[in-house]
Amino acid sequence: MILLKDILYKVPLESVVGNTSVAITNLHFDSRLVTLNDVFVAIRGTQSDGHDYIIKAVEKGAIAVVCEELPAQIIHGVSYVKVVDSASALAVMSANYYENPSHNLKLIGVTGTNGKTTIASLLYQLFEKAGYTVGLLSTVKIMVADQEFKATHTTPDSLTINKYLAEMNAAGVEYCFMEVSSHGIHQKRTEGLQFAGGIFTNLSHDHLDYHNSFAEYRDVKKKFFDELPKEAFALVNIDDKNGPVMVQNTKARKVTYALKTVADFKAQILENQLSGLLLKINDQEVWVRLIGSFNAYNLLAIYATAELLGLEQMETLQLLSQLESVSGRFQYLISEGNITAIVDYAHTPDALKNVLETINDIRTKNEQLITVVGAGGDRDTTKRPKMGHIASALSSKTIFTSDNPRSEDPNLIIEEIEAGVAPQNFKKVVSIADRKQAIKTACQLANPHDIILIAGKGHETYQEIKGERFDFDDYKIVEETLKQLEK
Ligand SMILES: CC(=O)N[C@H]1[C@@H](OP(=O)(O)OP(=O)(O)OC[C@H]2O[C@@H](n3ccc(=O)[nH]c3=O)[C@H](O)[C@@H]2O)O[C@H](CO)[C@@H](O)[C@@H]1O[C@H](C)C(=O)N[C@@H](C)C(=O)N[C@H](CCC(=O)O)C(=O)O
Ligand SMILES: Nc1ncnc2c1ncn2[C@@H]1O[C@H](COP(=O)(O)OP(=O)(O)OP(=O)(O)O)[C@@H](O)[C@H]1O
Ligand SMILES: N[C@H](CCC[C@H](N)C(=O)O)C(=O)O
Ligand SMILES: [Mg+2]
Repeated sequence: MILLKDILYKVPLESVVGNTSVAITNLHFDSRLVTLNDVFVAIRGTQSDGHDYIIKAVEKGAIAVVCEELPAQIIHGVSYVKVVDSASALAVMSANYYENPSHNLKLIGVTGTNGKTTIASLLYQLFEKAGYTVGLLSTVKIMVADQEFKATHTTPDSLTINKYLAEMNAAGVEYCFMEVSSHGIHQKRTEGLQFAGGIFTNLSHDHLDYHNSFAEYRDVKKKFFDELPKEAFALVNIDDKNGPVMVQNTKARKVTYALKTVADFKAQILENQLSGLLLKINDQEVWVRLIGSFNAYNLLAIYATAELLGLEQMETLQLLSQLESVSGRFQYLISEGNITAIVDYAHTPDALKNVLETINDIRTKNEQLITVVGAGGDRDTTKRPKMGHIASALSSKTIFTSDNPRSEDPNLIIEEIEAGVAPQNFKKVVSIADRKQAIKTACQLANPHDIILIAGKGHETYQEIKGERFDFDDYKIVEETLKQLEK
């Protein structure tokens, strides 16, 4: 039997109306899910205010309500707990409810603008190959040892995180690698978790629709490191100018990695080809199957993490060479007719620039690079012209298309992307709103040895239009189209 007061342990309380020694069943922050004897936590969101649903929750059987402001109408038999911050309270209560599962495994959080999914997924792969039982919370999927679950967020809400961590405890998971997004930190989804380590990848222009300024976005990321315990490690990329900022106030052990400057962990790119990278990591050479200079950073962070967690150096290097690319992250195929198609999740100006420069580093002058790209609706609009400029400047031909338009008109999104194209690149671009048609056109334009890049949706298997999700898989479509055209 779980009592309300048990799950309130360590939650700063402002006032209480009613009894906290009542037995509770489940914990919820969505009134629609409440059933008899549950606790409802009212959270102020971006669309609505959970406080407006307190009455609904009580009608559905809530025995207790946790909120920032007590409702005018107090119902007899229901306990009301006033807290300073409901989202923080939910995080601590979730950890208590599931008996602090993060204490029973080594939890590593990966944060930064790009590379979180790649690093977390590859660490999951590497530790599995090393023989451990491993967990993963990522944009692409959630893994509890070998069991796969669908991911809805990069960093799920605190209740969901703790639920999966508890399942990981039950499955004997020793290490869990999780992505920590800026939304996640800001909404306190990771509060109350005990991290054994944190990794910082890089910071660039993203999510300025949600965060008011770059400084605010940076400080949200920094907060994750501020809150790490002193037993943890804070592994940061110091080639990024914000790397040192992240660890300014951390209590954790600071460890650095870099390609360009002196650092605790250093790497050098010896060769960069479509078949892989030859790296020199701390004076040892290693071939990896991943492509692109940015992956050198990811692999170095992975190597450093493995060493910080006690894996043996030679074993780690050997396992690094076996890692396979993550779905939708520079995932590629070479067709019968020798056309290379690359599907990548790059959906920010910085990531797009990285991917295009990576391909341009590898391709020769005779090979065309044909890029298919769009931008999501209901998200940061300032990135659109930037992406338009980057794609058109760095490709031989560019086809602007629709991503997930959500509630917006795809043609208007495309117009904003086109606005960034410099006059000298006008003749290189065409816009085709139908994404399937855009991919098909790219395939028709491609000659043997050319490279097609399809950016922005990576692993996604749907296209979201006006609240509805339609089946859509960039990789499958390009694979089938090339097959058909080359028949
Ligand atoms: C903008 C944003 O982050 N929103 C998240 C937020 O929802 P919200 O603040 O809009 O919630 P709301 O709709 O205003 O509702 C407020 C409260 O009332 C409650 N409610 C609402 C209706 C009702 O009938 N009853 C009720 O109790 C809701 O459950 C909620 O607790 O809290 C919800 C519960 O945790 C999240 O699911 C939701 O994620 C939305 C779906 C989302 O799209 N988030 C994206 C932007 C996101 O989080 N992305 C990052 C990754 C970004 C990246 O790095 O690329 C991620 O970690 O996934
Ligand atoms: N270390 C890196 N530096 C710059 N760009 C990178 C790096 N790693 C990956 N990328 C690029 O950014 C894209 C997104 O990578 P990944 O999915 O690993 O990042 P993420 O941080 O999880 O992103 P999201 O917040 O969208 O989930 C990749 O498809 C790749 O093009
Ligand atoms: N986690 C990111 C993913 C963006 C992917 C892109 N395909 C889009 O839909 O905008 C977001 O929700 O902002
Ligand atoms: Mg991710």
